[in-house]
Amino acid sequence: MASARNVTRFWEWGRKIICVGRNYADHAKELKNAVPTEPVLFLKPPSAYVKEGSPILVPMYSNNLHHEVELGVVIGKGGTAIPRASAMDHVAGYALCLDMTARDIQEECKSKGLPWTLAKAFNTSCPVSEFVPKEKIPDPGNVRIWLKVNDQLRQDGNTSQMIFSVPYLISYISEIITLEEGDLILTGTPKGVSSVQEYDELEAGIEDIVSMTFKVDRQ
Ligand SMILES: CC(=O)CC(=O)C(=O)O
Ligand SMILES: [Mg+2]
Repeated sequence: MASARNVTRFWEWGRKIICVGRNYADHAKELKNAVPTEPVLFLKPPSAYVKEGSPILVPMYSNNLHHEVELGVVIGKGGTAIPRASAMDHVAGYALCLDMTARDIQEECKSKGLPWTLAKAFNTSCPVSEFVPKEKIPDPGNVRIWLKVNDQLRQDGNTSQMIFSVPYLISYISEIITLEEGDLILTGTPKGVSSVQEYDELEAGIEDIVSMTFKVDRQ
């Protein structure tokens, strides 16, 4: 039976958000992490979504919230063990995403060997743009993604720098986690991550295809 829901409002579906870490060598190096040979995966819950018009909240337990601008891939057709050759058939479109990260807490978790949940999965940790139809990005492996804080350019990368391509990621992830219509994959961030404070304004874009603006507030 056809779904009555509209995937262009995927953030309302309660589906999972699968994030890829260290997918840009320049970002892995700026945080003194090894460049991975296999994708690094973690999850955010659907309660992490926030849309323009609502603020990004600094968790009360963090003093170092970082922005990470990322290309998001919206799944249009689910599947398990999707072959790389047909992976793009499962894409409905894209979204510009921020993987907001409590860096101080992430460092603490890393040093104690604990999972990154507190650092990555808090409420408002996944600001997203409007849905971008697939046709608007013919090659997700070659688009500029950028982010400004208070009008100053902090991140300016291109998805051609990704270590693992979108088809590779869809295939790899779906071997482990079944992908469902409405799921979102965050594909990792380029270099330039930095701290944001209460009252800051973040503006980000995928080339001139889509842009979004968010204010930062304290919880
Ligand atoms: C070190 C990280 O937080 C990894 C990550 O999320 C990324 O985009 O890279
Ligand atoms: Mg990230």
